[in-house]
Amino acid sequence: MPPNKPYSFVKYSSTQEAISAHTSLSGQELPSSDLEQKTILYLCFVDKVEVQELSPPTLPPGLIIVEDFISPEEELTLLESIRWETDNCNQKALKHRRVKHFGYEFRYDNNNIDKDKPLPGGLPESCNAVLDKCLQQGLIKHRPDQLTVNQYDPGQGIPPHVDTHSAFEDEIVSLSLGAEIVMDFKHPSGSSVPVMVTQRSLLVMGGESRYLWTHGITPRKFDVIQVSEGQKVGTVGGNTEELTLNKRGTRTSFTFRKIRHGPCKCAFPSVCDSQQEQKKSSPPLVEDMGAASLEKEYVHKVYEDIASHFSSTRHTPWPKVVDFLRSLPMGSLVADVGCGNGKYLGVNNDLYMIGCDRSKNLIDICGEKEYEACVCDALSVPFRPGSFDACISIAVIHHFSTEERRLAAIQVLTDLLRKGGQALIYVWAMEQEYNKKKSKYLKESKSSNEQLPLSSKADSNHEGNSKLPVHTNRTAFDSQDLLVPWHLKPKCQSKNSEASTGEEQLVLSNVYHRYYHVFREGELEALCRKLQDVTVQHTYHDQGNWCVILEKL
Ligand SMILES: O=C(O)CCC(=O)C(=O)O
Ligand SMILES: [Fe+2]
Repeated sequence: MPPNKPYSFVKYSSTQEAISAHTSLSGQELPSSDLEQKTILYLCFVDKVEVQELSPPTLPPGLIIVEDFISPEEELTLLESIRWETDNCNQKALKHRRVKHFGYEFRYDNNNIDKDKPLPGGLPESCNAVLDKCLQQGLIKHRPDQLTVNQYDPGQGIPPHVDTHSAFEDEIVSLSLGAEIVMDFKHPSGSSVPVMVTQRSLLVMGGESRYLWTHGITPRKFDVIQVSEGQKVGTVGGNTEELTLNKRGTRTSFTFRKIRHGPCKCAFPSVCDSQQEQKKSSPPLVEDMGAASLEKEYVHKVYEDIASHFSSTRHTPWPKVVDFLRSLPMGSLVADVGCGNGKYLGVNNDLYMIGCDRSKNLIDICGEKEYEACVCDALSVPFRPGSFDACISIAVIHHFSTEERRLAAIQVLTDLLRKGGQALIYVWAMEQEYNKKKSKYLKESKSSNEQLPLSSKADSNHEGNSKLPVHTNRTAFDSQDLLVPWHLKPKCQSKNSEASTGEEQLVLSNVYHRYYHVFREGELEALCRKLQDVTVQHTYHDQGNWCVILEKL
């Protein structure tokens, strides 16, 4: 019986025997009433079974299991101290188990606790001896002040999760009472370790096993376990022929935790809510609220208003971006952060591509083309970190108006990558003439939308009170931070744009200004080198853009 598979292999001594077993058994209902449901057996022939050699059992680092931590009498006392029926204070029936909280209530809506709202009564006195013993034996450093009692009937479980870093200190203790169960620990890389938690055992999750690995209990009525020298263990390795089914009973666990008061400083920032939060509100990003409002006015609003016209000018994918997307293996999962009208989302049908963009009107255009795309800010992308084979960011980062924000955007992009995954980034270059060749942008002075009537060229070279120079389209840049005009064809004005409603339209100009930070040679690469977890594989200049390919370490 292979681990985590719903089938097993049976070996017959001859082909003839196998055929007669198939004839008499396949399609028959199993007689065993133990399974509590009608179960039909299906057989099929295989010549050979590839037995996978399983590595010897290794627990996730930082996980400690102490068997028989308490006596059967102590177990009974603890079970009796939880009066499920007579006192339903701080008690909840969840979809797959029932829970009761002491010390502080754990809220499942935000996966956190209200630190300033302790529950009256604290932890039950019956727990004191257990906690004293944990401290005495050096299993934990802090005395827990929060207890969640979970009760699982057969068929119930708890989804895989990491206990919120910002809510609780290191070392989470779970005492198992009643029936044994298999708890699954999973590493973000996908490896999984099923751990048998026996009756009256104590599980201490610390370090990596607490912060990085998820733990959970699959809702089912039987666990596949291994019997080794008469002892039941989780299916953590060894000989597959010793695996068998173990019927579940009711299990009650006491999970003790210590509320955390400062921020979490664990060694796993990419999965730490505390450190993500800090990153979001760290001084440069708070101080530069000016930057955020500049981008709102001169990037987000503009794209929203020019979306339809902009999209009509953006139909030809850039060849080198296409080359990158075509070079990826079939089935790669790719994110296009700042996908605009989705012009790259369909260039390689062998990829799974997901786009996102700040502009809802542009995302609606992606939707019309039936691409997978959602609205979000490139500083806060709602995709699972570490899960993408590749990411692209084409003409996006140059719209962020401070170096911190440009770096943060690249960090968010590369956070999406799995180890070995690649990111391609394009930003507009200050150098529009490179290797003595003018970029298309300079050469095509009569094409596309960006030809300017001379009138708007001047504008005294300043727009509003932003003090940014207004660029003259199709000319060389003379400043790194500037506003680039966009001339909106009137019929393309977006329906929800303020400029198209009522009388206002008469007074508003159809010239929009987009903020850009154009990059100097080496600047993009230097920015990328500030990141710890990526290497720069390749840097190049392509048609007036600086480009890098990064690899996630
Ligand atoms: O039942 C258990 O042992 C684990 C409970 C748990 O993980 C939790 O409540 O966060
Ligand atoms: Fe947990």
